[in-house]
Amino acid sequence: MTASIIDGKIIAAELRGRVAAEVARVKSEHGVTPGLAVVLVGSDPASEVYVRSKHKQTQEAGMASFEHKLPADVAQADLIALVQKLNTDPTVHGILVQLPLPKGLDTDAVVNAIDPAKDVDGLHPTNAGRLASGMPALSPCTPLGCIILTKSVHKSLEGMNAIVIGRSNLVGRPLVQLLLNENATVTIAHSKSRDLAKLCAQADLVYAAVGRPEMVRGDWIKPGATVIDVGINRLPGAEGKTRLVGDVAYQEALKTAGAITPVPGGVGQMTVACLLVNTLRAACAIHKLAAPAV
Ligand SMILES: NC(=O)C1=CN([C@@H]2O[C@H](COP(=O)(O)OP(=O)(O)OC[C@H]3O[C@@H](n4cnc5c(N)ncnc54)[C@H](OP(=O)(O)O)[C@@H]3O)[C@@H](O)[C@H]2O)C=CC1
Ligand SMILES: Nc1nc(=O)c2c([nH]1)NC[C@@H]1CN(c3ccc(C(=O)N[C@@H](CCC(=O)O)C(=O)O)cc3)C=[N+]21
Ligand SMILES: [Mg+2]
Repeated sequence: MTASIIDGKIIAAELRGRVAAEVARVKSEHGVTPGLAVVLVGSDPASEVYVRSKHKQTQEAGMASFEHKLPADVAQADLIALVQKLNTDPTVHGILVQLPLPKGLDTDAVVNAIDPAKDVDGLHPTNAGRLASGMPALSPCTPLGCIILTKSVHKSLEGMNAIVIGRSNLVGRPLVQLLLNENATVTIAHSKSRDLAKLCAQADLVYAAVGRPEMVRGDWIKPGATVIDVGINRLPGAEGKTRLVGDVAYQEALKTAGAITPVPGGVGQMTVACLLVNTLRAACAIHKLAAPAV
């Protein structure tokens, strides 16, 4: 058996097309141009991949894109002052501060400074709490993308056994909440979990969000399971280049899984597309417009 490959490039392009159509409508009917501000402090390779494609795709969707690059040694107070300025800037509807922040900066304080209405990463405790309470919320982009990719294989996730490996605020925890909202049965694994292989073997849906290259092996996967690989790991490749690998041993898992996302070309594509969705939703909510049809 060979798994079918879930094509994040195609699914993300289709979603971006729908966002672009709604952006055009909101512009012409209401004179509102959704705007996204990204704040990048210092340099982190994972973040730079993200920022590049994000800038291009925001503009292609007809939205405004603002980039703010700050040195790694920026003062905490100056970073918070920038966030506060973006909070009151009427052309900005979404604010994303790239994580991780360099050492010495207080991530919680910075995230808490973001206006929850503009928190397109869904990281502010107001949004995280609303999501965990089953209330409408801006939800983190990567987990939203994981759900869309899963639903490209399974119309309903009701009653399915899911395992989420990783419990970060950005990926694992919110993904658990979204899966619960879909009525899946969810196991949450992390660095202290025992016998991951055995836990995985129960799962119809496997989500790997660990940050360890190829940690999830093919023989952990229940035959026919759907595997969503969130991991983005840069390894040295041929001719001094780097290559991206996921948290799943892809070639092995292809043999047992029913469907699997590649890296690159899987979840990462959806993260950027869902960021556009969240920015459009935030812009509509801020301007008291009806929720967009995406
Ligand atoms: N495709 C995309 O769009 C995105 C990809 N990523 C990628 O996803 C991965 C995870 O990101 P993120 O959630 O931010 O990472 P974090 O480092 O914040 O969290 C990693 C999680 O994995 C757990 N973990 C670490 N080692 C093990 C282990 N040996 N066994 C089981 N669990 C383990 C940790 O457990 P504990 O809590 O106990 O420490 C932690 O909960 C990374 O590769 C990142 O680059 C991230 C965001 C977006
Ligand atoms: N506040 C915050 N929110 C985030 O969502 C966030 C963050 N900080 N910090 C870094 C991580 C990482 N991340 C990625 C998103 C898309 C790709 C992506 O587009 N990946 C392409 C790969 C592109 C290539 O080939 O280099 C793909 O998988 O196809 C990668 C990584 C978001 N993150
Ligand atoms: Mg990917």
